[in-house]
Amino acid sequence: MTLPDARIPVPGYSRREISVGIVHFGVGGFHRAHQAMYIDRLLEKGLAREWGICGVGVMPADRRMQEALDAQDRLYTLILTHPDGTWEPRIIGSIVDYRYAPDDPEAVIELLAAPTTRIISLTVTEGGYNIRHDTGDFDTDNPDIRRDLAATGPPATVFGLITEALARRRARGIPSPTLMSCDNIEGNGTVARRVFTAYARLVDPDLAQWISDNTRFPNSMVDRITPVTTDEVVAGLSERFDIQDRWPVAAEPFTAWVLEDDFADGRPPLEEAGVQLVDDVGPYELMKLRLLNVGHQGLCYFAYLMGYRLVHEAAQDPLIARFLLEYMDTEATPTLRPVPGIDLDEYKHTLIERFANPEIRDTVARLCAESSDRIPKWLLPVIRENLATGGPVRLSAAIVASWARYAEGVDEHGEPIAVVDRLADTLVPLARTQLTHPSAFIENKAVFGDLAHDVRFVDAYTWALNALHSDGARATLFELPGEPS
Ligand SMILES: NC(=O)c1ccc[n+]([C@@H]2O[C@H](COP(=O)([O-])OP(=O)(O)OC[C@H]3O[C@@H](n4cnc5c(N)ncnc54)[C@H](O)[C@@H]3O)[C@@H](O)[C@H]2O)c1
Ligand SMILES: O=P(O)(O)OC[C@@H](O)[C@@H](O)[C@H](O)[C@H](O)CO
Repeated sequence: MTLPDARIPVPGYSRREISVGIVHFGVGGFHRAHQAMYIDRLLEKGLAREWGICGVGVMPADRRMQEALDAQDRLYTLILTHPDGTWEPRIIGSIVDYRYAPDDPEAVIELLAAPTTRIISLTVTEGGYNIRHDTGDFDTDNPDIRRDLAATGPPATVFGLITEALARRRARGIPSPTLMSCDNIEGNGTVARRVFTAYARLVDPDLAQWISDNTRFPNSMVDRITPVTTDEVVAGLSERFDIQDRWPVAAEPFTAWVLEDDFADGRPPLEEAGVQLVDDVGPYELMKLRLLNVGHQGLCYFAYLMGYRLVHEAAQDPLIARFLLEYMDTEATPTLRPVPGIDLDEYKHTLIERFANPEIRDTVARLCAESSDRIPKWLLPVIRENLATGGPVRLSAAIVASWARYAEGVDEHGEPIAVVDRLADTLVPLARTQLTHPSAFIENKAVFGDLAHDVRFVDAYTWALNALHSDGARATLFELPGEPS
């Protein structure tokens, strides 16, 4: 990385004096735009010097992150991209170390077991929690998990690595750290507690009990739209600011982190960096997941089928914006709880503005990826709640139908769609049978449970799917809001 010119803020603190207190799994775009930025803010204020971050990668793709960060002393540029075209870069210094776990799993376990590591945090995506959608249980059929449980070699998954470290801490009388999930999952801390204790139970029930008694798993709501870094961002940074950065990250200016104040062995003074520490994150999480994240899913399949490839262009389409606001008002909002300090109407309109920010250049493809991890965790709970209370499901069912239509893998012009989903081999063939068997997709119990047995849902879903097939995405959106025709 070349040193930036004097206009660019760089760490004003001495990074050599920062020790690792947080070990983070899943150093991707979001972690670098969010948690690492908050810690950097604290360090800049002269605080949290024992809370530096060591990133850990366990997936093959993380090798590239290790190489990029190692080549530039783990510094990188965070660029906030404002709607007026202004880019606001800052060099972030809070990641002081990075380990690619397959290179030396033992060293990673010892780092996790060290008394100085007091928080282990995660942004390992929704799929990283290894949950079966049909039962909600920890998925012991996953071959990686089976391999770690068989213990024929060193652990390779987050579950194997962290559990072994917790076992060593217990044996050595070292307090448990906090396991802090920052993924977009409802009750992310509660879910993390469930899956990590489920894994530990399979290894050693006494250890599972120790984890259950000692480890804290705070829930959180995390928010900052962070697209995948493109070559244009790398080149733009070089042209505008003369910074050569192998892997910068660009994100929207908006950021939020609401965090349950429940830590096992201390925490950085995050409130000094703008984090909202609360007793109950639930209302904030529901608001964000059911409005923003479902909003993204409500946008992406229709948008793709209509020919949009960039999120801001789709969000500027009045038909799409109307559909999203209508879904938020009539189907999502009734399932929310009062959110202290938030004006929900304003929040919803701000969301449309955030989606429409032309400088984010988020891709529709990013939002369409791994739908089978997202729809069951974010949208299906809204549908089930509305079915149980007699609430409307027409627009939610249309979002599911738009996913099913997208999963056919062919767009409205007959062009192929690359469906990126770990269940693609199951879902694409199923979707392709739905012209003759309209409920084929939602009969997949592993994803939808018994939803295909609910007549009200199936009617709404079938209407939308038929409309998508016969009239196309734009005409379906035109027809949708309001009462069924
Ligand atoms: N990008 C955003 O706008 C955003 C905003 C809020 C929250 N988040 C949360 O952060 C997560 C990551 O988003 P991102 O944009 O950083 O994605 P990314 O693809 O840039 O990074 C994901 C990281 O998770 C790792 N990972 C994936 N599956 C894993 C597994 N099974 N075990 C261990 N590591 C695994 C990847 O190797 C990578 O390091 C999201 O899934 C979401 O839950 C993202
Ligand atoms: O990253 P995911 O898979 O959880 O979800 C895709 C997007 O909805 C998400 O990344 C949002 O951009 C983010 O949650 C905004 O805070």
